[in-house]
Amino acid sequence: MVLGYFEEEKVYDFIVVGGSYNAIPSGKAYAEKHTGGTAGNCVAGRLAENPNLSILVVEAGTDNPLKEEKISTPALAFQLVESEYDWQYPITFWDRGGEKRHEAKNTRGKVLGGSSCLNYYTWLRGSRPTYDEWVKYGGNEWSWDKCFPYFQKPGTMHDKNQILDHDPAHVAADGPLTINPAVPIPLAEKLQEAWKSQGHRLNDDIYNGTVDGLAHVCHTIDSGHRVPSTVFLDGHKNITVKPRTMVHRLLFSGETCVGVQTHATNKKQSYYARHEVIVCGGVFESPKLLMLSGIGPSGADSMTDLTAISSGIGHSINSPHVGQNIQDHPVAPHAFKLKDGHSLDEVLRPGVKNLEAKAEYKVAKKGPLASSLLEMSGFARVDDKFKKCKEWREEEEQRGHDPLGPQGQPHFEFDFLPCFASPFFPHVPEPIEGSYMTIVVSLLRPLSRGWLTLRSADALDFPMINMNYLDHPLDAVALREGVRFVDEIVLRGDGLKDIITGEYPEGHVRESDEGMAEWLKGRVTSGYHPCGSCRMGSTIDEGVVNGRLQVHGVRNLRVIDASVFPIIPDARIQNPVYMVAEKGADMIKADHPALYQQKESLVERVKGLVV
Ligand SMILES: Cc1cc2nc3c(=O)[nH]c(=O)nc-3n(C[C@H](O)[C@H](O)[C@H](O)COP(=O)(O)OP(=O)(O)OC[C@H]3O[C@@H](n4cnc5c(N)ncnc54)[C@H](O)[C@@H]3O)c2cc1C
Repeated sequence: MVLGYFEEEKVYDFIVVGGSYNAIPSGKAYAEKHTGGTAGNCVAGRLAENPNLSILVVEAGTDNPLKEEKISTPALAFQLVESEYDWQYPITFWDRGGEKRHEAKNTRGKVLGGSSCLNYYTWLRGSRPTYDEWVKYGGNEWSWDKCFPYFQKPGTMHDKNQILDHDPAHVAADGPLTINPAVPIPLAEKLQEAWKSQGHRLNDDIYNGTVDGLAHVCHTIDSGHRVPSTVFLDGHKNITVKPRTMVHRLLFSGETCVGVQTHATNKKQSYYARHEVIVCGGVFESPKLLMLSGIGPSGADSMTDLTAISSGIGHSINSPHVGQNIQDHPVAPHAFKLKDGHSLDEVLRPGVKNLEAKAEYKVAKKGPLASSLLEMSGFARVDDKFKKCKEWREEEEQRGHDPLGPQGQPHFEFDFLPCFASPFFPHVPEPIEGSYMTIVVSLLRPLSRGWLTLRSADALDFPMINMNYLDHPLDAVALREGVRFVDEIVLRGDGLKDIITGEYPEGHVRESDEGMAEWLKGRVTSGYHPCGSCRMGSTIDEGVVNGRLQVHGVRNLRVIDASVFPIIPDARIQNPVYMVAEKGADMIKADHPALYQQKESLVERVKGLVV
């Protein structure tokens, strides 16, 4: 392609939208060095491995996030909700049958680093059959066996204290992210006792495709600091970053994507890519940007035609799945009051213990503030309970398989936090005294799907997002049974039952199905894992991107982030996002063989000759 008519300094080999990195003066402290997005930084860092190429990363968020102690200090992550680093997306939970549940604000990272700077650190990936199902959408490249090396590739596992009883290489191999097992915090021993006493198993080896049991989780924390994705960018001088810069449109020459148009402090600017533009704006912004650029569902009330003209594409590309298929883990959080001293609430609230913890953290980067506040997660199927539910039996008969875990996947993830976890209780006042345990019950394969559309053609407007939680009646029935399952462990299990003194707030109904349905309607919230809004599919009638993550209907444009997932993983999704980013980067390299002479493949070829 001839790019002679563009100003040369604005032309890069690749442009990554949504990522970020700030130049690192050498010798600065760790907290100042490591910033960054999730998929975008990983892709940019890998593409920059050829030092002769230039990579531009455009990030809407602010720079230097780890100067902010709430971002760098692990146990302060809850304080980032509705902070200046949070996009705070207004979302409708549901709007159907004359009933609308409020516009809650959904947290996404708007900093150099995106949601990897705001998340709760846990490193999980889900189970084999779920990825094998991705093959139907993205092709054979997306089977568990093909994804497995890429789950490991982004990180390096450390287990200095030998907390885990399995091979750390299952968790991560030798990538830039440092992964550690969660450090011990209150409740774990009692929780294990209770879990076992109710007939369930302990099992830390949940990284091999089979996910079941109560596990010590691993997380992206190292030496008391958050580890976000900018570690991928360390040392790459060929990456230019534009922080606080929002991409408003993709630019096209015919149907070839040639660049992006940005706005920063009221200044418009265009940047051009010799090879490709890679959109990594996350689940809400990536589909929005496609729609703003003329790629999306067309129809009477669509703005796609209008935006197509301004992006230069000329005519709109009718891509019906853009913004559709949104999935999230709907969660039912609830909190128990504990006998004093069994949680971390006193340490997290202002007071003497908080001052002691701060001092310990300041000096040694150790203690409760260095923890993610989550040591153990449980995974389980609840077949016995589901079989007693008419709604589940009817659905099973109709589909011919378990609708919520067709190939043995766990039905639920249960997260146990030794504190009142405020981000999961947007409408419940935070208690000012006492000890608490929060249990977050996540339905791992919900049947409901949400969607988003443009609110206007203004890139600064939030999209209209309807998560459509509990649209399928079985999702609410399932969550009800998940809450009952875990409450049996907590209220009857050895160890825990003796330290529970009540609930907060009061009024959690357990016995009546109707009562629990009402309780759930007010309590269900986001698991912070939305994905799927630009899902993979082999044609434009089935998805937004193909199995190589290229956008259907145009050239030189990919989407690489949580939005391309066709089916939500049955665990938290940070590790799957990195997996997609690593795979996507390798696909780009493979599609540009002249730019990336793969040393590895040469070695393999030589080895092959020798053998
Ligand atoms: C509060 C919270 C807790 C979580 N906890 C966990 C957990 O414990 N474990 C786990 O596995 N997962 C967790 N997750 C989920 C996981 O972190 C995210 O799914 C993942 O980081 C998303 O990565 P992404 O690359 O898709 O998007 P993001 O990381 O959100 O990156 C998108 C980036 O693009 C930028 N951007 C968007 N639009 C534009 C534009 N037009 N121009 C320029 N820049 C743009 C954004 O500012 C952002 O930096 C959590 C998420 C949240 C929000």
